[in-house]
Amino acid sequence: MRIILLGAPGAGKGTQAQYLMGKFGIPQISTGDMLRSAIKAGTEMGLAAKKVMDEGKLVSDDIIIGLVKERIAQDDCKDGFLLDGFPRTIPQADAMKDAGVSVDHVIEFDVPDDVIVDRMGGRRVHPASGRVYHVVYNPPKEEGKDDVTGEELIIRDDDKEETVRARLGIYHEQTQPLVDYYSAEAEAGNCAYHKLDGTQPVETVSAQLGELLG
Ligand SMILES: Nc1ncnc2c1ncn2[C@@H]1O[C@H](COP(=O)(O)OP(=O)(O)O)[C@@H](O)[C@H]1O
Repeated sequence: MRIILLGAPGAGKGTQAQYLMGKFGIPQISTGDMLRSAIKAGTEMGLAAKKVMDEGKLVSDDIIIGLVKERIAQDDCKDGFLLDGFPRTIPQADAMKDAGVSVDHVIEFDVPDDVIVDRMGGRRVHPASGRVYHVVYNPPKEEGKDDVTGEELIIRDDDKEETVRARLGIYHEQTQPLVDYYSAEAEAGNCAYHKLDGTQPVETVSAQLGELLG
């Protein structure tokens, strides 16, 4: 079960990744979370990545591809994985194909930009686990606290409206072409492609995913 979650920042990929991990027992590979933990650890790569991410831009394909290859070689990925936030560009998708990494399902989350801007203002995250909440649409049980550990939730530096708009621009320019890329892959019989209406409530989207991936 190898799944790619495709969609704009804020479309709900991380939220549904939580559901899919539980349902299928496969790990979520979030390149954003991997980069943020490198930033926190203060590694050289992390410092370089932070500068780029704070401007709302994409980290270089080479860095990301290296990270992902290393991660999917680990033992917990042998029955499958969920790629969340990767590939982000056509060269990244090509690199994955060249490395012989096939995928079973590509799931596109379709959400208009204005809905996304509204969502990002309310997003709260638990950095250690990657769990994600929304103050209105998906609130934690206790305000400001992670449901599982009770630790503090944070607001991501790149969730400011200005940065979100920059990220959406880059999504449309560099990542949305993957919609056609993977639709063509599906037509060639290399994977299944599913498009979901990501404006529906969290539970509705989860239910549709459960049905699709059965
Ligand atoms: N179906 C939904 N309806 C309303 N809000 C949602 C929905 N899915 C996710 N959210 C909220 O929108 C924000 C972005 O979701 P997230 O899963 O972090 O997106 P992504 O991983 O695609 O960037 C979060 O605050 C999340 O709680």
